[in-house]
Amino acid sequence: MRLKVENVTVKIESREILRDVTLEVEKGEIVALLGPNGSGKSTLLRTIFGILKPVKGVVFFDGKRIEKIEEISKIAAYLPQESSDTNLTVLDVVLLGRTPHLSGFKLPKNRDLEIAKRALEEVGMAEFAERKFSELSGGEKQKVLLARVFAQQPKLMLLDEPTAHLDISAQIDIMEIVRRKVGSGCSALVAMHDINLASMFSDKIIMVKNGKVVYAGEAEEVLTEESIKDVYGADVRIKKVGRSVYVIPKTRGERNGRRVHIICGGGSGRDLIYMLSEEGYSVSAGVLNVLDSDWEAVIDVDGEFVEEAPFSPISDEAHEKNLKFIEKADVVVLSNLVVGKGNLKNLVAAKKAAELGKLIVIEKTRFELRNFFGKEAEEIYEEIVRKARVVRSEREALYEIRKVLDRGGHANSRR
Ligand SMILES: Nc1ncnc2c1ncn2[C@@H]1O[C@H](COP(=O)(O)OP(=O)(O)OP(=O)(O)O)[C@@H](O)[C@H]1O
Repeated sequence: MRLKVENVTVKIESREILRDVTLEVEKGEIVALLGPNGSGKSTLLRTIFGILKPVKGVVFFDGKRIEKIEEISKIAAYLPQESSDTNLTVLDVVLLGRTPHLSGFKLPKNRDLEIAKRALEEVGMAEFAERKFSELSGGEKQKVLLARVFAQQPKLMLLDEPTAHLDISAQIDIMEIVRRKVGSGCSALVAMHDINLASMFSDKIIMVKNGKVVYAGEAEEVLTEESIKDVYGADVRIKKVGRSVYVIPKTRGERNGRRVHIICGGGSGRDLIYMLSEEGYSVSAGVLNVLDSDWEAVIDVDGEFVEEAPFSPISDEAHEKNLKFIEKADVVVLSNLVVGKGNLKNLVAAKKAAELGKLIVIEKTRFELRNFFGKEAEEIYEEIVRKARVVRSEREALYEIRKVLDRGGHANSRR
């Protein structure tokens, strides 16, 4: 079914909750409704379902204006955000979905029972039919409530946060069930909080803010750093993988403001930069040559950095700046970098970090194989490893960093 909401304004107790809302859901589409708490998502779904009456504007179902809830519920089903517990069996809860199709006070017939059973099968809950609804887990209840929606045989589903409070695998289960149903010709407008789940499962995204539609379109065009900042006031990074868009919160200083500085270069710090950033640490790196892949990585995670011109040796100025970062950091990591004339100062900086008792060294390959400077570098390195914690991989380094920072200390245990 095609849904069209045209210039709808809704007031509750003389307050405008929805303002001039216009949107469309095409036949066979899942449209995600995103927006912060209190932005009007539930109000919009309730208005479409006829529970609330707009003071202005019209809702069209397949081009027809239908206003009575009894009529709407024959073609559209609404799953509210909160459902009360009941002593009914699972099958009886699902049978309630048949109510709009029963005339007067008539009891469900065999055909209704068949439809309810089929709906339970569709959500993979057939064997729960005789169980008490109140005894099910949150995820199981949600599937049963979806089965109730399916039993209504709707052409349009209005789902208010169907995945709320569920673990990630249950969330995906529910959204896959919804997608299968939509695949069989129904349409869905789904209020959601998880932007990534919305991007993964919807054909279109509508973002609401203060009762207004502010962005609408495909995930790729709608989900931008700017739109999310505008709607949620949150700083995020956007990653595009295939057709999907992933939103990653920017984590500068989030993990108790813990700072990790990485002395790296030539791609030797790249993996750790991403790993630490995903963990929520505030990452900085230096000294890096502009255009180096570590330089690109630290910019990508929105970290701070000390840079030097491309292919140029580290200047005194950059070195001093690097030392300042080292002082500010809670943990410093020396990556498995190659040392030459241009970046010997990075080794000197690492020595300073070791003396401060906050250095972790990643040694994947023996230093002599990476040392193109000679004896002096070797001596500095030997001094460094005497005072630092030495690990063999990024994963091990991450483990050490967690250990050190989560207990609030320094990385000064010896190897
Ligand atoms: N029955 C009501 N009486 C008074 N105010 C209401 C009522 N229902 C909703 N509101 C107000 O309307 C605004 C929008 O609420 P709504 O529940 O539609 O938002 P939402 O986007 O669904 O939020 P959430 O994500 O928290 O569920 C809120 O400010 C809310 O307080």
